[in-house]
Amino acid sequence: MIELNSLWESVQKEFRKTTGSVTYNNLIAPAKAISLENNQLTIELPTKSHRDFWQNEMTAKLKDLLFNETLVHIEPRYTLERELMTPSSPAGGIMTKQTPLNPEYTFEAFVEGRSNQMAYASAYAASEQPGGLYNPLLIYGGVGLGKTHLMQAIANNMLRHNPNAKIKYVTSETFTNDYINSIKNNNQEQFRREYRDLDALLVDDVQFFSNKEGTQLEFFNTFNSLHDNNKQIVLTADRNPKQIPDLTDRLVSRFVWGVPVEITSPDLETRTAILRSKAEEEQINVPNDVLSFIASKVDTNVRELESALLRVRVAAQLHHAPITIELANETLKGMESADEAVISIDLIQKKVAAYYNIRQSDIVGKKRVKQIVFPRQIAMYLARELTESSLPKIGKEFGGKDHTTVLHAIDKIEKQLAEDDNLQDDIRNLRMELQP
Ligand SMILES: Nc1ncnc2c1ncn2[C@@H]1O[C@H](COP(=O)(O)OP(=O)(O)OP(=O)(O)O)[C@@H](O)[C@H]1O
Repeated sequence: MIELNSLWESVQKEFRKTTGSVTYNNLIAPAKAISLENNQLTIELPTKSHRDFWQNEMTAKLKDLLFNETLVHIEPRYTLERELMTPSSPAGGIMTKQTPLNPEYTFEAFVEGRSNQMAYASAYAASEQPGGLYNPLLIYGGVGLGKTHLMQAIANNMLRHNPNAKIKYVTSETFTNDYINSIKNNNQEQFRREYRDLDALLVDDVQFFSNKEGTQLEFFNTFNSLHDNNKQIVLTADRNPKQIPDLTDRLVSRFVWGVPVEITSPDLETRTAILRSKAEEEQINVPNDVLSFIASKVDTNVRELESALLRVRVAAQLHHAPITIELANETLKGMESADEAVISIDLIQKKVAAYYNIRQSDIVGKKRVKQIVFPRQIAMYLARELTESSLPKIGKEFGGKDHTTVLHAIDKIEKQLAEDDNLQDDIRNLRMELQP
């Protein structure tokens, strides 16, 4: 009998060896094998572009690989996540396996710019002198800006200096699940050994500790034990820990003990440099004007930037056409109108902050001065208008505010809109930026 998980693991491993990291991370790794029945392997993919890519570029190679692994002819079938509608698996159950580090996440592969200079320098220093001045190191900022990359670069560099270093990389959700399971299975001793007998502990997305009191206490103790022994702790969060709701003060104070460093969205120059580095890494020849064009089109985050470059590349391959500005324009237009191109609250906050020349952290913060309160209310109003989010969800995304605060903001903007022409212009401009 063929075991699906190990078969898929071998297939992915083989692809990893033979493809560049951008293609692998963005187009191959997201594919999940979900069933193998009657010699038909069903593979779930997140978007239509992924499906096109797999259908056109991967099928022949995949069939060969499957045959080599099993000596049976297996037909792949591709399906989109939405088509399947499978419920996500419940948290808990077995102890989570250690998430492997991505060897491509190195300092060399990270492009420095104004938006990430501090974070880069601190991460590098922490990796050269673990447990030293930069301990704990907390990197915070919006989605897809390179926090995980830098965090894992620390681990990869530490391992380069000391291949026996004991390093654990987990998300805060994995930590939570492991902790809950250790209680259920009565093996807290083992849990503590696994999380404390380390040279470095890396925890991604600590904002998800919000609201989980028991886990916060356990993490507090884990943190102290590691820190007391000068072991390196690296954390990432999507915002300044002071703005994470329902996080105990003592944990917040630990998180900002060392050096909290922020990563912001890269400027045009850095975005172009990132694209150039990705294209070189992938060994694809993309003219400079096309790189600048893509960088000017995608100003949200680096993940989107990578995916835009890939779309252009895949389009060129599918149409056997050279990579030109016209092709990029066509391809990225499709991207904007695709149904997965939804407006996020994060994007609204960024655009509103830029429009009023304030920081996104002010929009989600607590300051009560007029220059900040007003844009914050506008951002809440737009979040309600342009996303499907509920009032409590909007409140949460704005630094954990109550839903009545959101309601009040929306009311206020609606009333003012009825009589204020300038505000009407501002809202129209912002809408155009968000829905070009
Ligand atoms: N400055 C950079 N240079 C090169 N690649 C980068 C840079 N910033 C981000 N990336 C790439 O962008 C992608 C997204 O980065 P990463 O996953 O580290 O973001 P993140 O901030 O952890 O996002 P999230 O909050 O969603 O987890 C990765 O493939 C990463 O390698």
